[in-house]
Amino acid sequence: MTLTVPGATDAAAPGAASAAGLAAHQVCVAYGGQRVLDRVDLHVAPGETVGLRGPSGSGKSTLARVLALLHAPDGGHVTIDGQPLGGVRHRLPAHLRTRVAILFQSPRAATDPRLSLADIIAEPLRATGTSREQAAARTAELADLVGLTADLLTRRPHAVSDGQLQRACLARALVHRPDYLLCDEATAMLDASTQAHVAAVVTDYQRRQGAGVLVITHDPALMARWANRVVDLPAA
Ligand SMILES: Nc1ncnc2c1ncn2[C@@H]1O[C@H](COP(=O)(O)OP(=O)(O)OP(=O)(O)O)[C@@H](O)[C@H]1O
Repeated sequence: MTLTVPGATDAAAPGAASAAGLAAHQVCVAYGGQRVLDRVDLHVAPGETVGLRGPSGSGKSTLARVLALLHAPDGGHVTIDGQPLGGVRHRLPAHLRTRVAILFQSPRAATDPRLSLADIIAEPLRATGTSREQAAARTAELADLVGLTADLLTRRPHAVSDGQLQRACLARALVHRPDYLLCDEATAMLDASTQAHVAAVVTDYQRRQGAGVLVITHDPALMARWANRVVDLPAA
């Protein structure tokens, strides 16, 4: 079912503050005095796929970064299962920040060119103190899931295609088994077959894990196929 919600408020956001899900409450963000998000509510329940759309510059990526706990809002807050999260990135405890992962449009902008694909996938595990053996096992498992061969895992970003690098980014996003996965135009740069494969891996993961997914895309066909409901952000 697709529900179009005019304005900046997610009409499906449950009233109960303790409701299960990842939620933005009255989120405001400004860059240099220019307001991009103005009291935005958005709720992603476990297992559902919410589409987020809006004109270019309306703040979709900004909202995704706030929900991914990468950008502190100037007003409002984010909750997971009703728990307000104070702080972003490494100021949050690992058990909270690893519950949300994000996949960006450009894998090249999101990866360190000096690392092999195997090290890119294992990066978040090193940050949480996982042993080298466990990290290697998890990397191999995820490489298999996203369709990366052992040969590709030894290469660095300059020696693989955008599609292969995005598969590594997807594996990295899933490495901590997040409860919420945010896909910000994550398949826009990919050819049709890689796009379909990435979407299938995400959908299969979602089904097994009961994860909530937020999809940002300008592609109406992909939105209709993927999202259970759609929230519209108005122009900033
Ligand atoms: N770090 C930043 N510093 C200053 N302005 C920024 C920054 N990030 C985004 N903006 C501005 O904020 C506005 C919203 O950007 P954002 O990328 O969130 O929009 P969007 O809806 O995702 O756009 P698109 O659909 O084109 O990707 C834009 O005007 C953008 O130029």
